[in-house]
Amino acid sequence: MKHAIYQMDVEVLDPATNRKKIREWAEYQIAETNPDTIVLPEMWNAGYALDQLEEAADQKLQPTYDFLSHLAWSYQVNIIGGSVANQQEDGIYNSNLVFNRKGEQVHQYDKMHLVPMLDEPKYLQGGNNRAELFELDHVKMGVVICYDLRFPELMRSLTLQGAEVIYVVAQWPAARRNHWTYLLHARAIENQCYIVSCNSSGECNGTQFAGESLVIDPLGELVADGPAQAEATIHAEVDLEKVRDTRKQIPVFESRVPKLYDNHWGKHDA
Ligand SMILES: NC(=O)CCC(=O)C(=O)O
Repeated sequence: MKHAIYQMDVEVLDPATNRKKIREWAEYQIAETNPDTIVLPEMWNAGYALDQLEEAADQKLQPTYDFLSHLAWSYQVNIIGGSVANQQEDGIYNSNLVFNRKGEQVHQYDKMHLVPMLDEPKYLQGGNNRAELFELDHVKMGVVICYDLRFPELMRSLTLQGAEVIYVVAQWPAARRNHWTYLLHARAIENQCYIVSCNSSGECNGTQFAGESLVIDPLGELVADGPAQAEATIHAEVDLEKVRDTRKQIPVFESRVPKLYDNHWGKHDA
């Protein structure tokens, strides 16, 4: 499965410009490299101006749904739709949508872990739904949003359900870029899956985002990487045989003894 990943400079509080940028970028990618799947970063509609999000948030996800569904259908491409500020009756959620090549929505995930260092709990609602998988082109996949990367139990629950690829969509600050790169590698190695990440590269209210969108294989080897702090496109192919081979070579999932661990991992370990 061929990916085109948009390490994007998001225009703060300007969803129309961001949609235009994405449409033009996607048209170019389809013509030049014909990817199976395109990947967008976190909060691409509005950026990280959390105290002004109400101006730019989607009303109940409708603008993003219409835009991404049409894009996926027009170009017959799968879309991991990063995430957007999503105004609902009880507040604003940070929501991811995924579309298949027919333009059908196959997944929604509302970011469950809110970032205290960025004051997210003051401005956003945390998602309440269990983390579930979706399928694109018959591959089982999961998606998490940025700070979620710090929670190995979330990503483990996705691999225990069968994920072979996990997407990490982000606006991860440059100030903590080491955490970003080390944690992406760790999650790939411990879960023996592909990690396909898409970070943003712009700046918002004095915070510079790291870029460095990495794609890592199930052995922890770097497949592709984006530059630090600059807008870019990353191309990367994932080979699912490698997931299966790695899990045979180092059979971590068969060696687990969940009944002996503190059992805070949720229903999949029961
Ligand atoms: N947008 C985010 O979730 C940022 C996460 C972050 O800054 C961190 O985990 O560090």
